[in-house]
Amino acid sequence: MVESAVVVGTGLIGTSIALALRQRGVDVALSDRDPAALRLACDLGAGRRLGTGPAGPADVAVIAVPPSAVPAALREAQERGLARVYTDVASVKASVVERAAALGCDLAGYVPGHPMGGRERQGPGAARADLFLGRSWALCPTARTAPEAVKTVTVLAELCGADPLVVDEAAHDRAVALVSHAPHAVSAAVAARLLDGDTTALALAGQGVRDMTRIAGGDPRLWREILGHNAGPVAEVLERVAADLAAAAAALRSGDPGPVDDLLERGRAGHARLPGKRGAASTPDYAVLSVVVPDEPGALGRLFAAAAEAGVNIEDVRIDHSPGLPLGVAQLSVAPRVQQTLAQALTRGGWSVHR
Ligand SMILES: NC(=O)C1=CN([C@@H]2O[C@H](COP(=O)(O)OP(=O)(O)OC[C@H]3O[C@@H](n4cnc5c(N)ncnc54)[C@H](O)[C@@H]3O)[C@@H](O)[C@H]2O)C=CC1
Ligand SMILES: O=C(O)C(=O)Cc1ccc(O)cc1
Repeated sequence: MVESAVVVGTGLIGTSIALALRQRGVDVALSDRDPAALRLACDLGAGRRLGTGPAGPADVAVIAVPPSAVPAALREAQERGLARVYTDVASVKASVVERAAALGCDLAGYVPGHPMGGRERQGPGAARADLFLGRSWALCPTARTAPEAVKTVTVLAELCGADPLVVDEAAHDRAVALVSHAPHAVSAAVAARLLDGDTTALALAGQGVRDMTRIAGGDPRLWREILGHNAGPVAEVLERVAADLAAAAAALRSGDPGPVDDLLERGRAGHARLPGKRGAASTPDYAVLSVVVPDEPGALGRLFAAAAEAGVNIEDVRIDHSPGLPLGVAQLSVAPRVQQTLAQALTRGGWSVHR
């Protein structure tokens, strides 16, 4: 049912969708107003330029541009007749749908969507075909959306390895305020405090603060839009977080352990409610080897060369490095079946390897 697709906006999300579709044999045509983003997406094998190859409407067009650009891009795509069915990926839904309707977009063939996979990096260079594996993908059909269109976008989400979830747009916006947008603002607030830290404080930073502030590294222009388009629901969550923090701070000042205990217990219980296991089960199950790497030119090159010599493909790499320390830790993600081979080869080569 989805054999051809158009992706408008070849940034992180558009290119990741395109790569996933290409892996499933879908013909993908790409467009972006930024020629460099389009060229890189094509070079990565995400598809062909729109306007080359087979003509005629595709089965589906994905509008993968910033939220405020979606309504106009959707209308233009519909006017050009790029596809039979249209969807978008914007992180907010109600305001986007409202403006699309006001612009006169055809709502029958439009399924507002939002894949819940992402990264704190932008652009096609950060795209990954597996970005949506095991993730939810919200579909927010309006009263005017044709059921056939919903079926098509359901297939699109499944081709990307995601779990489609139909939810109305207001409920979607409230939900993502809680699980994505307010957490982003809180992460930014914690990260902003790091500007107060001296080099000693920053040298003591461990994995906890890195986990907590990872998403604060996202593009402020995009996040300004997302928070602004979902202002009411996000403000409501932030007010509750602020109240919890104010109560905890007051209790710490007065020496009353009750409110702090209460916050920590509720925090633990809230975290346990996240359906992490379901997602984890269907995301690629890579084994991770931690390798101590000296902070010197060429060290990483030697490590990758040693892996290549052992015939092992590194699926992902993450490097943790505390400023001021002469060492870092490279976390190498590899297929579980080659974990042992790589660990032995690196150990033989004198690397300090930890599982
Ligand atoms: N970054 C993330 O983790 C996630 C983002 N989203 C949503 O995905 C959408 C795209 O975000 P990213 O891919 O992260 O941003 P990005 O900045 O990586 O890519 C956006 C691309 O859209 C292009 N663009 C902008 N206006 C355009 C227009 N009118 N016509 C054609 N191309 C246009 C830009 O040149 C850029 O290449 C946003 O609506 C965002 O809310 C959804 C899930 C996760
Ligand atoms: O970086 C992450 O872990 C995310 O979960 C990113 C993300 C950002 C924006 C969205 O609308 C959806 C997901």
